[in-house]
Amino acid sequence: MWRRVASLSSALESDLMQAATCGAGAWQRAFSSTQVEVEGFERKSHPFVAFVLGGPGSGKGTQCMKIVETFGFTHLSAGDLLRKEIASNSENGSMILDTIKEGKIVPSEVTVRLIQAAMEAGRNDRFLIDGFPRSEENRAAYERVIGAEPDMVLFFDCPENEMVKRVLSRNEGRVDDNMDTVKKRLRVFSELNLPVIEHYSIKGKLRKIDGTGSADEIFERVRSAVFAALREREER
Ligand SMILES: Nc1ncnc2c1ncn2[C@@H]1O[C@H](COP(=O)(O)OP(=O)(O)OP(=O)(O)O)[C@@H](O)[C@H]1O
Ligand SMILES: O=c1ccn([C@@H]2O[C@H](COP(=O)(O)O)[C@@H](O)[C@H]2O)c(=O)[nH]1
Ligand SMILES: [Mg+2]
Repeated sequence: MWRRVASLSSALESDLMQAATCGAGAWQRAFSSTQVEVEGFERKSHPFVAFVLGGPGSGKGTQCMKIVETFGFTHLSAGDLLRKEIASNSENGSMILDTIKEGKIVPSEVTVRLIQAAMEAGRNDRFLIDGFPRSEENRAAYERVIGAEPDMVLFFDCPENEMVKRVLSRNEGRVDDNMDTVKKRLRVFSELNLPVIEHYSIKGKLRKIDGTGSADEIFERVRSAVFAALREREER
């Protein structure tokens, strides 16, 4: 089993405090003093970041939970962060709600700010960023603000009919889990998210996973891909 880092040095604690107040790029510096050996992988000073992409209902959230259990990542779902903003009645709440109902993409500055804050608060050096970046503009904004590219990009490749079936039977009360919005989300995925996936494929960072079969079968594919990426990072 993977062991989570249970305590942080006081130096790191103070760096995290600084990260919380300094903004862009500060979270990277917060990890500069930690190197912890866990299950044969030395934890490097720079956080390991994996983007998790795929169409609506392709299984991103389901697989992220399994990755967390096995590899000790912190899971940040961009959609969940946005839904929390709506629930907390933030100033952007009604704009975010309208955007999600339409299956469109929330402005990058809003989403990147939420992701950055969650990473700074995350106290981990392995992050899964689920459902982001949604567009080339999102990607550029993240890389500009955070100052780094992801270490790997997992892409769940799943046929549209299977994704639609899963979304419509999810039953979690999401405002966008209806046929009308799902069609729009699928169109936005093809037009705006596939170019991001193509970008990371060209950069050699993409791990394309067959998203069909049972969740456990899919996880066997995911486990190998994540293990290989962590090992590659270790060797760098
Ligand atoms: N391999 C699978 N086979 C059948 N159902 C699955 C599988 N994986 C996930 N599901 C179910 O399909 C639904 C969608 O899965 P999940 O929420 O993980 O997808 P997602 O990619 O995060 O979707 P979204 O982009 O809409 O958030 C959930 O109800 C989940 O339990
Ligand atoms: O980076 C993001 C992530 C999500 N959205 C909006 O939220 C919904 C739901 O996202 P899920 O990943 O399916 O939970 C998505 O359709 C977008 O409207 C976003 O704008 N930017
Ligand atoms: Mg999800």
